Order: sequence, then structure tokens, then C-alpha cells
Amino acid sequence: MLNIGLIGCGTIGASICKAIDDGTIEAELVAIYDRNLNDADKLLSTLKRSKPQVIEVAEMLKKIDLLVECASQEAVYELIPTALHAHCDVMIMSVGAFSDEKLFKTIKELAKENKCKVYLPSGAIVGLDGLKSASSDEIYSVTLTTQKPPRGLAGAPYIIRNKIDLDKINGKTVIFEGTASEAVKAFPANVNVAATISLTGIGFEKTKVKIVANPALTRNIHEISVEGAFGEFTTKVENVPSPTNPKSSYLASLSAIATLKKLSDPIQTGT
Ligand SMILES: NC(=O)C1=CN([C@@H]2O[C@H](COP(=O)(O)OP(=O)(O)OC[C@H]3O[C@@H](n4cnc5c(N)ncnc54)[C@H](O)[C@@H]3O)[C@@H](O)[C@H]2O)C=CC1
Ligand SMILES: O=C([O-])CC(=O)C(=O)O
Repeated sequence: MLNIGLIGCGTIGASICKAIDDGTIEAELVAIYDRNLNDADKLLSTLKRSKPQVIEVAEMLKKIDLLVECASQEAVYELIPTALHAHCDVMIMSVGAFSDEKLFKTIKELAKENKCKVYLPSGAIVGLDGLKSASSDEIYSVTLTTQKPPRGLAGAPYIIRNKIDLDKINGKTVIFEGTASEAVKAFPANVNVAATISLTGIGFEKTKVKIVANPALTRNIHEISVEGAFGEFTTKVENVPSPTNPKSSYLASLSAIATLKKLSDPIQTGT
């Protein structure tokens, strides 16, 4: 049985732990950690079968095969290299951290040296399978258009820096247009998906991102348009926001669960 340690006991972390606890994911939840210990204790109290220890990552690495990160981009810098040094596989949700090319290179090299896998789930988007296939030949353009209700963008560094009053937005408004590299720094908790798209397709500088605040919406919408030697496609997902964190779509939690389920499944569908 796969021994899992998890860092980040928020919305996505809680969904993953519940899925291990109820047997949806075949694995043992050995340890959990959150910099806010109350969040870890609260999550622990919801589990029925699993009895993970609440311990710091350095300690949990001695007991696990796979570290799940569902915390923040900061946590990727702080903990993922250490996990790979300890020969643990990792699954990362805060993929935006990889707009830092140096970090990405370090993690890729460490994974190779230590014979580890780094899993980056599709998260809140659909169409990564098609993009992956398409990238076996030339891709001409990739554009992500993300629309969220204004409260789903609250607290982003870009919003704060530009003093954008989200309460005053009363119609569909484009608030950001730029490269994926710029987007994941400006909205680190909103468009990690732009990073996953960039790593699968044509990179952070060539992938274009548009972010729209739309008060008429109750869902988080991600549209991806791709043109390449294969032809072209557009995907659109209308995501239910997670009740405990409107920035994160419920599909992101489900994607994390599906990635972990796949690890123990002899049949692997999709590209
Ligand atoms: N790849 C994707 O498609 C998606 C990625 N995300 C990202 O996944 C991550 C988790 O999302 P949610 O569960 O919705 O967030 P959340 O805010 O509900 O929970 C995050 C938890 O991690 C803890 N945390 C943050 N930094 C930490 C650190 N350095 N060390 C220990 N604990 C730390 C926080 O205290 C909090 O309890 C976020 O970075 C989010 O931006 C979210 C949605 C989609
Ligand atoms: O959950 C979503 O809709 C997307 C998201 O927050 C992210 O990619 O960081």
C-alpha cells in the first residue's frame, strides 16, 4: 500500500484526505501538516478510519512514499526539493511555482537523480490530454481565458498592487492580459492551471492568458484554445467553486483524487 504524506490541510487537502479515508484512493494516509496547526487538527477530527500523525515534513519524509502538496507556491520552494532528496515521489497542485525556470530545472534534475516521479494533475481544466498529444508536433498558439466571479480573484497580488476595487466591478471586465509567466506571478492562487498548460504545451512565455472578472457568474470558467499541426481545438469548463475556497474549483480536488487513484490502477486511460 502506498504511504502518503500531505502538506496543506485546506480545501483540496481535505478532499484528498477524505478520499483516502473512505477508500476511494487505495493508500494509507500516514501524515499531514499545515503551517496553521488548527487546520491540520480540524481536518484530523473529520477522518473516520485514517489516523495520520500531524508532523512536520522533515519528519514525515522518513515514513512516506509520496508527498502531496496542496498548500501554496511557497511550499513548493520550501519542501519539494527536500522530498526528492529523500527519494519520495511528489504530487504538486501549486504548479505556478514552476514559472521559476531555475526551480523547475532543479526539481526535474533531482527527480531524475533520485528516480522519483513528479505528478502535476490537470487541476481545474479540461483538454490537457489533447494538448499533450498535440505537442508531439508543432503547436502554433495556446490561449487560456479564465473568468471568475470577482470574489474568486480577491487577494491576488495584481489586484492589490493595482488597487482594483473588485466590489466596484459591475460588468464583465478584462483585468489582465499577458503571458502565463506573468499571470501565475500576478494571480498565484487563481491560475496555476496556466502553468500546467505551459509545461504541457509551448512554455510560459508563448502561452497567452486573459483573466476576466465577471459578477454575473457563479462558476469559474476556463477556456483553452490551441492551434497546431494537428488542427485546432477549444475546451471550456464551467467549474463549481469549492464552498470553502471560492478561488479553487471543485474539479481541482477531483483531479487530484483521480491522479492518486490512477497510481494503483493497472489500466491507464488517456494520454
Ligand atoms: N493546479 C490547479 O488546477 C489548482 C491549484 N490550486 C492551488 O492548490 C493549492 C491548494 O489550494 P486550496 O486547498 O484551495 O487552498 P486553501 O487555501 O484552501 O488551503 C491551503 C492550505 O495550505 C496551508 N499552507 C499554505 N502554505 C503552506 C506552507 N508553506 N506550509 C504549510 N502549510 C501551508 C494553508 O495554511 C492552508 O490551510 C493552492 O496553491 C492553490 O492555488 C487550486 C486550484 C486549482
Ligand atoms: O480552481 C481553479 O479554477 C483554478 C485555480 O484556482 C488555479 O489554477 O490556481
